[in-house]
Amino acid sequence: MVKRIAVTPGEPAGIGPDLVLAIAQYDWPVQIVVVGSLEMMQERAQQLGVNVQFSTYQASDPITPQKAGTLSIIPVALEEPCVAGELNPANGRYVVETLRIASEKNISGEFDAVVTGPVHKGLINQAGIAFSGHTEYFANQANCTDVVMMLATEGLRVALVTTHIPLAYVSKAITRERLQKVTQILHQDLITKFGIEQPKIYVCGINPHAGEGGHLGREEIEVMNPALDELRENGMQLIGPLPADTIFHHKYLQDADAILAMYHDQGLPVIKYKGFGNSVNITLGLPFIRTSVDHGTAVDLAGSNQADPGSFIQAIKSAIELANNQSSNK
Ligand SMILES: NC(=O)C1=CN([C@@H]2O[C@H](COP(=O)(O)OP(=O)(O)OC[C@H]3O[C@@H](n4cnc5c(N)ncnc54)[C@H](O)[C@@H]3O)[C@@H](O)[C@H]2O)C=CC1
Ligand SMILES: NCC(=O)COP(=O)(O)O
Repeated sequence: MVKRIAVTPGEPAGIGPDLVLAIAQYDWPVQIVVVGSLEMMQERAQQLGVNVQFSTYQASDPITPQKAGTLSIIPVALEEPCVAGELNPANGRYVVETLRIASEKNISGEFDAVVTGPVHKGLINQAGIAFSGHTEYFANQANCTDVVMMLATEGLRVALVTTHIPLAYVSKAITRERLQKVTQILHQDLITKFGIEQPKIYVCGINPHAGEGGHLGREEIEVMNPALDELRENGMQLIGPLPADTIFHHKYLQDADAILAMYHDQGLPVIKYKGFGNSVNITLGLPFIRTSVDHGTAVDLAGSNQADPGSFIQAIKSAIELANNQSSNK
């Protein structure tokens, strides 16, 4: 059966709409439905010199694969007209509304996955909406207390125990419960979503040299080791905590199904260095499939035809693969 995938273009003044128009140039084996402003998408297509025929999505329409040069859309009105490259906090509410609609339609089962374009987190907050990221927003919409952000590229998967919180809060946020919950979700999804029978997860320490036996911090001894030992007793293959500055050595990576990093900037710079433009952000632990790009809004490139759609294409391919795996697991 043909899958139906919702796509949110994200921040309208950024490159998200350009990326959506780029993927609309190809045939896809799924139905792709954009949740966003029709006028804005039409204007951006004109600005980029791209020819796309838009149609309004109807849930009752037959689900047919995406044809190059067309786009089906669920129209969502902007608060104010958008100029590519010019951020406008007035449209923060619009961005969140597109995410709300996409998550609602995934939770209800009308769609099989959502692929998100990049949003400007600061701008949404400027609009008066507390927002730290799609990961946290979708978790909240789906009533999930724990979800996991994982970025994947060829030869490397990096998952995070904490996501969008200030560095000063990281140590306190890594409790025995959170570490165990994240590790369990990662382990389970590596099996069910990625078909890895016995996942091997390498775990980063939080402190330099993983605490150097307690001389450079005690979280590894007091929180991490007991939490991981308990999971090992239940059969999980967990290696670490190892120093984060050596864990990304080829010697470990060739054997690792995923690296579990303790915080955003411990894990993500490594994967972005290895595969920027070719990595995918996947939210694990949600009741629906969500993938995204590995980059931000790149407002400097919006409407210029210079945005690289590589990561967005990977995000769509990954969503299709995950949706197909989900069907065959049922
Ligand atoms: N998935 C999401 O919604 C994400 C959103 N962001 C948001 O993006 C905003 C801007 O973040 P920055 O740190 O400036 O990162 P950024 O990724 O937007 O830009 C960093 C540099 O990479 C370039 N770049 C990014 N994507 C590109 C692409 N597809 N093709 C060619 N060049 C590209 C940009 O032009 C810029 O020079 C922030 O507000 C942040 O919250 C950041 C990461 C992910
Ligand atoms: N650096 C990754 C990032 O910010 C993506 O976050 P999210 O919006 O996918 O939660």
